[in-house]
Amino acid sequence: MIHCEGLVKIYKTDDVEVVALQGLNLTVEDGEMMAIIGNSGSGKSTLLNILGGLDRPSAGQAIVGQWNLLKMTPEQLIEYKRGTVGFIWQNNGRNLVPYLSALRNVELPMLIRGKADRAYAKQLLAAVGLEHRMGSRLAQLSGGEQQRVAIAIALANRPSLVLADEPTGSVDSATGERVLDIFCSLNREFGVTIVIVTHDLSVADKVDRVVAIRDGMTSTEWVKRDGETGENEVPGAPHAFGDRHEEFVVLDRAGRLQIPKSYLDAMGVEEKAVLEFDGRRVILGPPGSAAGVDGQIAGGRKDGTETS
Ligand SMILES: Nc1ncnc2c1ncn2[C@@H]1O[C@H](COP(=O)(O)OP(=O)(O)OP(=O)(O)O)[C@@H](O)[C@H]1O
Repeated sequence: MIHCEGLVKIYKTDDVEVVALQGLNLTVEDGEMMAIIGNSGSGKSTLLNILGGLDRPSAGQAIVGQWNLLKMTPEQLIEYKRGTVGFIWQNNGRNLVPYLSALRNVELPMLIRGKADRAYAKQLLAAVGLEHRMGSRLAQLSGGEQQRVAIAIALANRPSLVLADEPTGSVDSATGERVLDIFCSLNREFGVTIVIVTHDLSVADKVDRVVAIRDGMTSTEWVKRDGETGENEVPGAPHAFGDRHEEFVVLDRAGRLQIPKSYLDAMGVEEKAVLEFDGRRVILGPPGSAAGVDGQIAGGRKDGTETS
């Protein structure tokens, strides 16, 4: 569904250039439900805005379904935004018209594209648990209910991809849980590919895969494994997503990878490191820690204890 390679986005404001995406690679399969996490400023929203056709990349490759996002004409971009992709923001006010009913709000994007399908609009509102509030004006609905209307709106034109930027950010945790459950069932029932950008780590348990972005590049990913109980967890390893995900570091085409800062700090590695290959694993350590021919580490033993 999504294939990004070497994606670059540079924002230019006055004399300052900000490189928000620095050669990002990401592939998302058809029908996958995945989450993107990362610190503030890491480039998550930039990526989502590019995938949603709201912003143009500076360089690289970004393909969504049949569309090449770097080569689309303005007319194709409009068609893409109306038909292929649905967008949900944290601030759902951007998606909604306050003086129209929930039902009318869902019908609006259909009308813009041609014709309203009332039966489908009702089906969507029922799917998000709002069958009893279809006639209510948006101003009469709670924040969580408005967020659910926003989800129905995003699906109005039967998009194959839904992008959600912090969809649980402005609602309480019970509503957030409900919103995520709705995503899960839409993903299962309608086969929609769903990409969620979030700070909310509880999202991880609901999705197939979590990808972390650091400094505008994908760094680590966690893939859900079925039937795991956590017995295989490595003691001391970070396990932000509990025991149900296997953690991978992401390599780009040139073999570059980002090592989690916590590992570097724990090893005392700053600008340079030694790298060894023992025939099965690559071992990284601080300068001076390389193993000799007999397996001894200079200045220390292989088990990490100091030699005298
Ligand atoms: N329109 C813009 N003009 C200039 N710089 C921008 C613009 N939008 C984003 N940036 C910069 O690009 C970088 C990535 O921003 P982005 O909003 O994608 O991060 P984010 O991971 O979504 O952060 P947050 O979690 O805080 O929303 C940041 O350094 C940000 O300041």
